[in-house]
Amino acid sequence: MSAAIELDGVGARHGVVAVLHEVTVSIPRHRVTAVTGANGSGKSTLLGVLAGTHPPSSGTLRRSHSGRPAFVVQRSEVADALPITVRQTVAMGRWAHRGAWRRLTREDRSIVDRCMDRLGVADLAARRLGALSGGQRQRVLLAQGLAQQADLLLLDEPATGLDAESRARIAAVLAEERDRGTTVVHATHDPEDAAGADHRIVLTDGRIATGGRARTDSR
Ligand SMILES: Nc1ncnc2c1ncn2[C@@H]1O[C@H](COP(=O)(O)OP(=O)(O)OP(=O)(O)O)[C@@H](O)[C@H]1O
Repeated sequence: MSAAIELDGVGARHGVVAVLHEVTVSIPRHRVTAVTGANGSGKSTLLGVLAGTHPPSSGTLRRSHSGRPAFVVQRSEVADALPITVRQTVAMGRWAHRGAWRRLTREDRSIVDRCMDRLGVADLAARRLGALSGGQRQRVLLAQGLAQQADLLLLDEPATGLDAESRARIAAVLAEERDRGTTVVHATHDPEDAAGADHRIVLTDGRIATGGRARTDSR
């Protein structure tokens, strides 16, 4: 199985604090990988490194995917007061293809509609993002990530705090993306979500768990 991204001895810091230490791991292409670990173990930081938004402080990273990854952050990082609708939020996922503020093509609009449908938020299309429940907003952000149609989809706890039906829907959508040839990496606290992934990475205090190199686990 070829790797979408290979990390070798990667470290990362937040300011003076070292958060990831000597992380050596492969992210398999066209698979769903779950990143698990306790609060503060470095899951979000690792996703930022994979996304290219958080530069490593040491080590090397090799990528085989093309284009920019889609990175869906935790909903708490998105301002409540953004004066945009659900449809506009999902449509921003097309900016990578069209540029900001350009008119969307018919194809873009149909991708946006399809992504809203897949996440069950089409009924909310005209609502303000800031007027949604946390769980609804989380699904809208995932729809925006899908609309990017990236080779690599990175998600920071996409199902945390959602009800069982929404969690099942998200797991199904991630599997569909994988089947279309997307490499998916998601951080999760939920053992069931992690068990459903093709491949797991366990972080403990910023290291791959149990102190070994690349102690990961695939089905
Ligand atoms: N902006 C920041 N500035 C300083 N330290 C930070 C910053 N962001 C995270 N950290 C620290 O880095 C460590 C790893 O944080 P990270 O958010 O990557 O963990 P996590 O596993 O995603 O946690 P959680 O499960 O709580 O989301 C923590 O000790 C955290 O306090």
